[in-house]
Amino acid sequence: MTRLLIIGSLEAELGQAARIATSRGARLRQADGVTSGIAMARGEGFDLILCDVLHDVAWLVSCLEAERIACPVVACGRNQDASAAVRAIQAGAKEFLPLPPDAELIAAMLQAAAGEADTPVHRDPAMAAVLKRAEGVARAEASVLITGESGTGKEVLARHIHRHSRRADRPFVALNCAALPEALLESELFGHEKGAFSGAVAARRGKFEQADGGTLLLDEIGEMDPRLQAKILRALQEREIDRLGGAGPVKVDVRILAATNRDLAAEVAAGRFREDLFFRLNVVALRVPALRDRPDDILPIAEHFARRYAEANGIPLRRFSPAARAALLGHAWSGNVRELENTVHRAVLLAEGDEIGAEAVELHVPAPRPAAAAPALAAAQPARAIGVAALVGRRMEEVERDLILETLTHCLGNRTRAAEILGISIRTLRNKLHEYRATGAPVPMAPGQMPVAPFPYAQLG
Ligand SMILES: Nc1ncnc2c1ncn2[C@@H]1O[C@H](COP(=O)(O)OP(=O)(O)OP(=O)(O)O)[C@@H](O)[C@H]1O
Repeated sequence: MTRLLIIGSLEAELGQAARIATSRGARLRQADGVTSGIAMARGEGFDLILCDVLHDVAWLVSCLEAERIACPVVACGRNQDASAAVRAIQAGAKEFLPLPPDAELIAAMLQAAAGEADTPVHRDPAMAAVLKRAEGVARAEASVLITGESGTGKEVLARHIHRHSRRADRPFVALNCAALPEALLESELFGHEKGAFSGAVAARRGKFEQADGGTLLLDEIGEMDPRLQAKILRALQEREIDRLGGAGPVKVDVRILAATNRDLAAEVAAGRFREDLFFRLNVVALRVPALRDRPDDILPIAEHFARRYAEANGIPLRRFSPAARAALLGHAWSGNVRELENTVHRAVLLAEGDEIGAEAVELHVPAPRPAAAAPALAAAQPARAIGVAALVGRRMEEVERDLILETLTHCLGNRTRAAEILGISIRTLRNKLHEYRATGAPVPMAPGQMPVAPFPYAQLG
């Protein structure tokens, strides 16, 4: 069920949008202005905020960012109001919904905000087996540890488990544990009282409380600091949490799903992950295979995204040409489904003619690693020496910045994959990107943030 907040008066066309959304199963809350909307968002989790352009969308987006409330904002306004739409998108709204509202567009937005289509797209027996196992354990209350390479669909699988669980009509809340520094992650998870630390201007419920009765996905749990690991363990064992600055424990009823692309058993062996928490999370283990290990999924998933991005951009649906199919099937997909999604997205926009041809399918072939690429080490050394010689005279931090940004571009903006290649933690990578952005350097956007269509905008996810 999608939790929707509408900011604006429900008297006119926005009321129509609200009725369509509730008839499609959304749980709706309404606020008269940005200030009251933010106050609601602090206390409850929302999957989507729909804000009338009569209100200050830019301020809304910056308040959400400042308070680290992760929720997409869709601006809406009269169809002919193109300049307001452009302003809203520039202000950080994810899309513009023209009013009067189109029922199908609202349905697509709600579905995108809720996470994905009903069942993960699949045809390969390897993926069918994983889904069968997931559905088998969904109705139990046990924690599930989902592993798999970056971009394989771990979050998609977690949502699938939630939808098949007894908690399906309660919230599904996801938190990326690698995205925030430890102190912020703690307040994000457990919430805080007003004044608990400098900057805590208002009380805020954490993800555990937001997910009460439902499911909480702790994504990239392998990155979590040991002190917080202990707190998660306590929440799992005692079924209660402590808000920062709170007077006493708060009871919570949450099923935990955890996801990681690390080998957690190895992390335990290396002393970086608590063994007791590992056992607690690993009651059921599911591994999502890499896309190259389920080749029969490639074309059905590509067709799914071709349909989705054609619809989102108002482009007629086209099939892949035989040569394009061969190219898709022959690629290694080291970035897994996320890379396939980006490739198809681009192909849909680039293709000309009746079919999506091979020339529109731009595949990123990873640069060979020096050791593997060079049979004779001696032959590789002069090339490396030339490359390094060209850097002499440049400042270390500049070279580092260029390497990081190039790697990120190569990974189509995928932070997790870039951090893996660079051999740094995702937190370090995010901090660096923050610094670069502050100096005005162009930082490639993360997948899913890419603006693709000119107004009218209709793409989420
Ligand atoms: N079987 C599938 N059918 C349709 N879309 C999929 C499928 N698997 C993954 N996707 C899409 O691919 C993208 C990546 O999936 P997801 O975020 O679940 O991967 P992940 O393994 O959790 O990635 P990360 O390790 O980076 O957190 C998302 O846009 C998701 O909707």
